This record gives sequence, C-alpha cells and structure tokens, in this order.
Amino acid sequence: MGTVNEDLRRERDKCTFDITELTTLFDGGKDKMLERKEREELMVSKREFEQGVCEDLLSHKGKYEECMRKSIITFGHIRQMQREGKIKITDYKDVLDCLLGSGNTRDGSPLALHYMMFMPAILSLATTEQQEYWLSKAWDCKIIGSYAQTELGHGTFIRGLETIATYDATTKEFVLHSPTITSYKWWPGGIGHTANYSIVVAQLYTKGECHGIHWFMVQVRDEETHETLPGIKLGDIGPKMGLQPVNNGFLGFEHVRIPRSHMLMKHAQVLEDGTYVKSSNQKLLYAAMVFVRVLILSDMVNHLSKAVTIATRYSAVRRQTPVIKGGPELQILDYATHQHKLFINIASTYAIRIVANKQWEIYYKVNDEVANGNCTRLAELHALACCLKAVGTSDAASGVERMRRACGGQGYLQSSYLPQLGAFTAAACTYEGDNTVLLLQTARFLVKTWQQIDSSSLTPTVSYMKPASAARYLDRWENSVEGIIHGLQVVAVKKIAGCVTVMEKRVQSGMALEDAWNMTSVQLEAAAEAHCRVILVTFFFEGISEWLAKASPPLRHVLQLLLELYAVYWALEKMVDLMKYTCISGDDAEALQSRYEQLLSSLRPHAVPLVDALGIRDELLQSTLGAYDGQVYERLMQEALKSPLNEDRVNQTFHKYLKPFMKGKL
Ligand SMILES: CCC/C=C/C(=O)SCCNC(=O)CCNC(=O)[C@H](O)C(C)(C)COP(=O)([O-])OP(=O)([O-])OC[C@H]1O[C@@H](n2cnc3c(N)ncnc32)[C@H](O)[C@@H]1OP(=O)([O-])[O-]
Ligand SMILES: Cc1cc2nc3c(=O)[nH]c(=O)nc-3n(C[C@H](O)[C@H](O)[C@H](O)COP(=O)(O)OP(=O)(O)OC[C@H]3O[C@@H](n4cnc5c(N)ncnc54)[C@H](O)[C@@H]3O)c2cc1C
Repeated sequence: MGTVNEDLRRERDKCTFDITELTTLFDGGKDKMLERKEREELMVSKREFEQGVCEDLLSHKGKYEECMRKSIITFGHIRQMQREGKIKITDYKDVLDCLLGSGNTRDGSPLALHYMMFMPAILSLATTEQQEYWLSKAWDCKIIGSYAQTELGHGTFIRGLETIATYDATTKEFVLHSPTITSYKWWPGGIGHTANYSIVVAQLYTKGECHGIHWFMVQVRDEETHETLPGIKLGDIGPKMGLQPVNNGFLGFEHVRIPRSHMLMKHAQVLEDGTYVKSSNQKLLYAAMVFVRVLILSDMVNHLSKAVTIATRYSAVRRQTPVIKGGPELQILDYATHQHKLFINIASTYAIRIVANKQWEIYYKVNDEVANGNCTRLAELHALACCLKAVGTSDAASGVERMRRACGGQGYLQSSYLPQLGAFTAAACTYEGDNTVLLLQTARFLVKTWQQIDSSSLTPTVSYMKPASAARYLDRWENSVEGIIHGLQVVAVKKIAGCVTVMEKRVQSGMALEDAWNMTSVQLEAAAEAHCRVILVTFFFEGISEWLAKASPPLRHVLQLLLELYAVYWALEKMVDLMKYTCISGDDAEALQSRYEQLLSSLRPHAVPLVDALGIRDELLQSTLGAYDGQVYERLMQEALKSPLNEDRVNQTFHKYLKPFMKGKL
C-alpha cells in the first residue's frame, strides 16, 4: 500500500537486534529460510493467485470452488518440486511444513487431508509393496485421498466403530458395510466432493471372528468421471464454524467389495485363506494418529504466528485514550494489560516452534527404534504426542482468541483474519483426538510410570519424576527459570502421586478401578497438563539455550527475556499449585509478579521486531490489521467497500419489508 505507518516505522527504527538473524533461527537455519522464501515468492508470484473473489464473501459452495482453484496452485507447485526432485517423500515433514506454512486459501483447503492424513496413513500402515503402489499415485496426485475413521456414533472410542469389513475367502475380497446410521463415516476431510479414494477404518471379520479395527484402501469415486461408485453413499456435511472448503463429509457402504490387497497390512495381515496374523504390537496400528498429532503442534505455530503478528502490529498503530489530560493518545501497545495479552503469546509462538522441533526429533528417533523392533519408547511417544497436541492446541486457541480481543471490534471482522485463525485452532482442539481424551491418555501413562518408579528406569521425558519426588527437591525455591522448572516438576509429580493415592483409596473402599479412574479424572487431566507444562518450559529452555549459543549479544538479550517471560508467566498462572506443593513463599510470589511486570516493560521495545522476525508475508497473512505497512484504516475501508451489500444504494428489502413495516402495513 506504500508508505509505512509512522508508529510502526518508529518501532522498527528502535530495533536492537538483527531481525534476519532471528528469522534464520526460527526457520531452522539459513538454507531453510531461503528455501521457504523462495517457495513463497514463487507461489505468490503466480498470476492466478491474485485473481478471484474474496473468499469471505462467498457461499459454502462458492468457498469450496474458489479454494479448490487456489489449492491447485499450491499443490501443483508442491508436485512440481517433487517432480524436480527438490522434495522427497522421505522428507515428508518438510512437505507438510511447506504446505501448512504457505497455503494460499483463507479458510483451509479441500486437498489438505490428502497430504495431512491420507499419505501419512499409507506411510504408517501400508507394506513396502503397498506403499510403492499407492504412494506413487498419491504423491503425484493421480489419486486424491481422504481418511475416514470417525463415525456419526463414535469419534473418541474407536474400538466401538461399527463399519464392518468381512473377508470372503472364496473371492479373496473384503465386503465393507455400514449396518446402522451411526456407522456412517462423518467428518472425513475431502470426502464430500474431492477425494476418489479413502482410507477407511472398519471392524475386521474373518472366519467368523472379529479382530477389531483395521485400515483399508477404498475407491469411492470413478477415476475418470468422479461419479460415486456403486454401493457408496457420500456427501458434504454442511457449513461449520470454519474450515468451510475442507469438504468434510459423510460416507457409507452397502456391501462394497474391495480386493484383499486393499487392507493396509504393514502390522497385521489377512492371508488368502482368511487366516488372521496379528501385529507384533497392536499399538502400532494407531501409528498414523501419532504422526498427525505431532504434526498438529507444528501447525499451531503457523496459526499463532499469524495471530500475534496481526495483533502486535495493529497494537502499535492503534491509539486510544491520552494518559495525561491533553496529551497524545497512547499506542495501545503501551498499556501493561495489553502487553500482558500479547507478549505471552509471542513467547508461546517461539516456545511451540522449539518444542515442536524437539518433538519431531523424538518422533523420528522412536520410529527408527520401532522399525528395528524396539518398542520401548512407543508408550512415551504416544503420551508425549497426546499431551503436546492437547495443550499446544488449547494454548494456541486461547492465544488466538486473546489476540482477537486485543484488536477490539476490528478483530471480529473476517477481514482481520483473526476469526478464521480462531476457527482453525478451535477445530484442532477436537480433531485427531479431543483434548480431554488425549490428556487422559497421557495421565494413564504417567500413573503407570509413577506406580513403577522404584522398579524400572524412566524414559527421558519423565526422567524428572524421580529426582522431583525426592525430599531435597521440596525444601528449596529459587526465582529463576531453572527454579521455576524445578517447581513445575514438583507440582506435576505431586499431582500424579496424589491421583494414584486417591484412586487407591477409592478402590480400597470397594469402588471398581474404572469408576475410581472416572471419579478422579478431573485431577488426572490436570496432572497430565502439569506434566505437559514441565515439558513445554523445559524444551523451550533447552532449545533457547541452543539458540543463545549461536546468537549475537543483542539478540541473546531479547531471547533471554522471552524465555524468562514464558517461565514466569506460567509460574504465576500455576501459583496456587506452587503454593500447595512447593515451598515458594508469599514474598517469592510477589517478587515473581514484580519481575513479570518488569519483563513486560523490557520486552515492549522488541514487540514489533519479534513478530516481524516470524517472517510472514502480507499475501499469506491476508489481514487488514496485520500488514507490514500498518495502513490498517485504509485497508479496513477498502475491504468494507467490497461488501456485496454496498452494491445497491437502496437495498430491495427496504421496499419489500422495511418501508411497509415502518408504515404499519406489515
Ligand atoms: C488434519 C487433521 C484432520 C483430522 C483428522 C481426524 O480427526 S482423524 C480421526 C482421529 N481420531 C482420533 O484421534 C480418535 C481418538 N481416540 C483414540 O485415539 C483412541 O480411542 C484412544 C487412544 C482414546 C483409546 O483407544 P483404545 O480404547 O484402543 O485404547 P486404551 O485407552 O484402552 O489403551 C490401550 C493401549 O493402547 C495405547 N495407545 C492408544 N493409542 C496409542 C497410540 N496412538 N500409540 C501407541 N499406543 C497407544 C494406550 O496407551 C494403552 O496402552 P496400555 O496402557 O494398555 O499399555
Ligand atoms: C474440523 C474437523 C475435522 C475432522 N476431520 C476428520 C477426518 O478427516 N477424519 C476423521 O475420521 N475424523 C475427523 N474429524 C473427527 C474428529 O476426529 C472427532 O470429532 C474427534 O475425534 C472427537 O470425536 P467426537 O466428535 O465423536 O466427540 P466425542 O467422542 O463424542 O466427544 C464429546 C465430548 O465427550 C468427551 N468424552 C468422550 N469420551 C470421553 C472419555 N472416554 N473420557 C472423558 N471424556 C470423554 C470429550 O472430551 C468431548 O468433550 C474431524 C473433526 C473436526 C471438528
């Protein structure tokens, strides 16, 4: 739009560190940063990118169609890079980073599930031969896939899914059937009108016996005409809170036959004669879900980065109320309450990026071990992925909502892009496992760990539990990042131990273990969250320490402030627990509060540079409030004028309804 808003310019003039240096760290190195920039440049320079209408103004159907058009540009680009050998299926995480970070639609893509779930599920669940066949087609987008697990009747309790796959040894086929309305698949992304294949989760029956849920490749539409195949019933499930173009749909089967080779048989097999060969470890069947939960944490960085960029830049431009009578109105960024809303979310963005990267490292390490037959850390990885998905999406969703409110009324406008970010993060709290349910999975692991603490060695992410339960840990408190980590560790351990004691008492008093678990589950959920807070602050601390070793002194100072703010914020948030379980005193707590307020002031001059360093281009930010030049008022007016309601000076409803009503004729 041209000139940069004066207030924003001043913020940038005061910057004390090299923004590119921080972007480089955030992106994971110079090469990765340049790669991202090059990719984005190519993407936005496509002429087709700029054409088209504003998605926000379209109908449900219109959004789908426009986003399909735009998605083909993004996905065509990814396919081109793959054909040129620039990205490989072995770097699948990079493919997804590229896709998630640089999407050009406002509200999601009908093709997202193809990359985010269909291909990962093939990678996790298909044999080498099956992968060779299906992946090459999927990778080249010769086929487009969905992932159909959830049913109308069951989302969480997947062992209760009702879709049936019965093996017929005479024809060497599976027969898929949806026996009830509740057995209809409900929610799969892209299944409505986009995908022609889907991975379907169904109860496997062979030789008259049920072997539980298994994964099948099913063709649902003709590859040429895209007509639904016989016996398949599918459609879109209608408008949602957000993610309209994702094309979530329903899917049912009437005795649909698929070849035996279409069962994904990496872990369990059905032989030609119908003999069932069990997986060496039944939990490996759930592998695809672990991958996607790990991926979701990375995705939260994209959404939160956008939200904090929008809100921080807007807060530098927006002025409201003079603090001294007759004086200038203050930039809202100067209000401490406003800094309290913003800065923790800027810190969270950096924290989640670092933690997500660390989680990927653990994921790949454990996966390598599993591939070599060592499943020792599988339970730990599952527990880690569950709690980080739950707490990461929940922090991102509340962070985005806080950023929306930080922008006052303008944040409620679709043109700000904050409502869409809110819908993305809200959905993530539910999909791939509802957050409560996932925290209870982590709690299950923590309880078991606690019960075996004296008899077995602890895996790395819970190794703090032993020292944190020792008496010497309890009688010291230190107001430092390390001190806060120790305190949070004690809280987590005490909470887990407390849950175990309460459950044991309930069982001793005659309650069934399942009922005792259910009755204690509010505490169990909180214990899992407390454990996750330990992981988040610890990983952030370790990751920032690595960054500090590479950073120049001015940047080092800002990174230290960011880490400390994150730790102190969570210590204050969890003060009741710290007071209950550690020896923190009232004076320590007051000193922490005072330090927090100092940290807000110290970070104030760095706020705009810290979000600039996230490196989001205007074309991808797509916000009237967050553009780099800060010309918010011009953009808001420009977008308002595009409203279709402004096409007529007098809307037809005036003559039809309003005038007769005002004249008392209606
Ligand atoms: C882009 C995104 C779009 C969205 C897509 C979707 O939403 S798609 C739809 C996404 N839908 C969902 O995400 C649905 C959410 N629901 C679920 O994932 C499952 O129903 C469940 C995990 C909640 C319970 O399952 P259950 O009743 O079968 O299990 P149980 O509790 O009886 O525990 C049995 C044992 O298995 C262990 N274990 C479990 N999972 C894993 C794992 N992944 N790995 C390793 N281990 C795992 C567990 O720890 C326990 O071990 P223990 O203690 O015996 O040694
Ligand atoms: C935008 C979006 C996209 C999706 N995409 C897909 C997709 O592509 N493919 C697919 O298969 N699915 C998809 N889903 C479905 C998603 O995975 C499920 O919605 C999710 O797993 C939760 O299941 P549910 O909706 O049946 O909720 P329910 O399981 O009915 O949960 C309802 C409430 O009950 C609580 N609850 C349930 N069980 C327990 C328990 N054991 N203990 C304590 N509390 C419990 C939950 O915490 C929750 O608050 C998508 C969902 C959304 C919103």
